[in-house]
Amino acid sequence: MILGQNQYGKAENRVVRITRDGTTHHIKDLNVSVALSGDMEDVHLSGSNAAVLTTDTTKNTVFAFAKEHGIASAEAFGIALARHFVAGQPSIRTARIRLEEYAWARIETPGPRRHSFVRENQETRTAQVTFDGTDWEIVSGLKDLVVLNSTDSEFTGYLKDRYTTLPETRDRILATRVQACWRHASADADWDPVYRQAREHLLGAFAGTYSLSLQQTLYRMGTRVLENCPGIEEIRLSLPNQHHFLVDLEPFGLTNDNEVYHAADRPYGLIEATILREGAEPRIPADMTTLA
Ligand SMILES: O=c1[nH]c(=O)c2[nH]c(=O)[nH]c2[nH]1
Repeated sequence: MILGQNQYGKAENRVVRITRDGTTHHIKDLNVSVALSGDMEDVHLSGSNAAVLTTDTTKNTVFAFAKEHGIASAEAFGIALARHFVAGQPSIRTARIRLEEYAWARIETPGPRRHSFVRENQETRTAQVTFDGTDWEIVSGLKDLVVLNSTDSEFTGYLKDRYTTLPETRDRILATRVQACWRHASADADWDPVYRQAREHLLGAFAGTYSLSLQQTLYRMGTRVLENCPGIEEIRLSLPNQHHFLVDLEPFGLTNDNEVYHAADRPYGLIEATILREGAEPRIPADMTTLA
């Protein structure tokens, strides 16, 4: 038998690089897949690993390069990595780096602090209209509104039991994919302006809240919408906590001052709650994914 085309590497390294320029932060968010090929007959045929640069090393290299070289663009980052793998190991003849870059737009907030972002072109607007011949129920909303604060988020003081390992943090990334449904008091409203206002207040409260937990941020987001949109009676929010773990770069002799993160996609904390006006009847179901 003959060994045909083969390649190996670590796929889908989700690297987030924050660059802090005073109170203005910049973000680069990539999904990087490394595929190496070269003198790999032995590892397949005899089991010798002597020519193998481990997939684990390729992953570490992605995160270390994010720190050392920064991420100017997907192409520049891919070029630096490919050159490193091919130049660094005689057994590696070809490196193919595939990159996806996720675009973030800045959420502009009053004041000098600029560390809030919204993922571009993600969200979907939703609506559910119910009429039983007498009564109307109009629930508007959105889903997949992805937002991120690169600072002004901490999480401390929580319960600890024998299974708790989470370290307390006074500075973390807070990121979530907002799903929101809001119920209107009447079937007669200016739907588009109200949608725009609700969305703007969700973003404004997310960006403007110094967060002690995602639960607290959620409550502020819902409250801000009710305070500013008098025609809305009730709002329900479902916020997956999209964890960003600080990468340990110490083994490579590098510091990580909240600059390089691994964006983990699962499992995720799921924080959900309804905020209502006093006297309003709770009608949006807890499992509102059925609505959106
Ligand atoms: O904002 C948070 N709320 C939690 O309930 C929680 N739990 C956890 O592990 N991390 C976080 N973060």
